[in-house]
Amino acid sequence: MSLSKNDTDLDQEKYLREATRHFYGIEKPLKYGPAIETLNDLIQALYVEFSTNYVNIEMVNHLMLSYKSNPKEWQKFAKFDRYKYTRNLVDTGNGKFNLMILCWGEGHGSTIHDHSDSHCFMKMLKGELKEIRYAMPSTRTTESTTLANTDDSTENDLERHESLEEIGQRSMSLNDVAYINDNLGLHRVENPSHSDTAVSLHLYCPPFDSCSVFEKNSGQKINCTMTFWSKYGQKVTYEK
Ligand SMILES: N[C@@H](CS(=O)O)C(=O)O
Ligand SMILES: [Fe+2]
Repeated sequence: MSLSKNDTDLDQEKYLREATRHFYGIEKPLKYGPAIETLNDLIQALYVEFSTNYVNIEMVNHLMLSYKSNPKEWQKFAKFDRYKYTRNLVDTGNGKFNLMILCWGEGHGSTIHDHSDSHCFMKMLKGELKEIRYAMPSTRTTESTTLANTDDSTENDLERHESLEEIGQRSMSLNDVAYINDNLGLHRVENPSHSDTAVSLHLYCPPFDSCSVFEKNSGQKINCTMTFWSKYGQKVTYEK
C-alpha cells in the first residue's frame, strides 16, 4: 500500500486551506442539514462530507453544531492528566480530518497558538471553557524591524518585541461550537473553573501534527509538535 497522498487528496487539502481565507463559521445549524442523534451519526456524516473532493465546510460546521453531547458516548475517550490538558484521538477520518476529545482539568489551559492553516472546530461536551483571541502578528513588521536592526541594537531589539494584541474573549458552554483559522487569528483556551473539569470535541481539517506557539509579550513564535495522550481509548506510551 502506498502511503503517499493521491492527487484527489492533495486537491481537497488545497481547496480546504484556501477556504480558511473566507470562512468564518456559522452560528446556527442549517435548516436543510441532516439530523445527528449520536456521536456515531456525527462521525458517519463527517465521512460522507469528506468523501468528495470539495468539502462543504458549512455542512461540517452544521454537523458539529447538531450533535448534542452524550457523555455515555464519549466517556471512553475522555482521559485526564493531573498537570495539563490532554488530546485524545477519536478518529483520523481516512487522513482527511482529525477528530479528538480534549480533557481540561481544573485551571488547565493552552498556550497561544495557531492552527497550521487548517479549519478548527471546537465543541463543548462538558463544563465551560474560555477562549481568548489574538491578532496574528504580521510578518512584515518582524522582517522590517529585523532589517532595520543594524546600528543601535538595544533600541531595535526593543522595537522587535511587539506584544500580541488581544482581539476578543468568549465563554463556551455545553454544546457551543467555536470556529477559528489562522486568518481569524490566534487563540488560547482555558478552563477557568477551580472545581469542574471540561471536555471539548475538536475537528481539524486538513489534519496537522505541529503548530506555532507564540510568546505573548514578544510575539515570537516557535514550532511545536502535538502529541496524543490516548488513541481510540488506549493510552499512548512514548519512548523516552
Ligand atoms: N488547538 C489546541 C487546543 S485549543 O487550545 O484550541 C490543540 O489542538 O491542542
Ligand atoms: Fe486551538
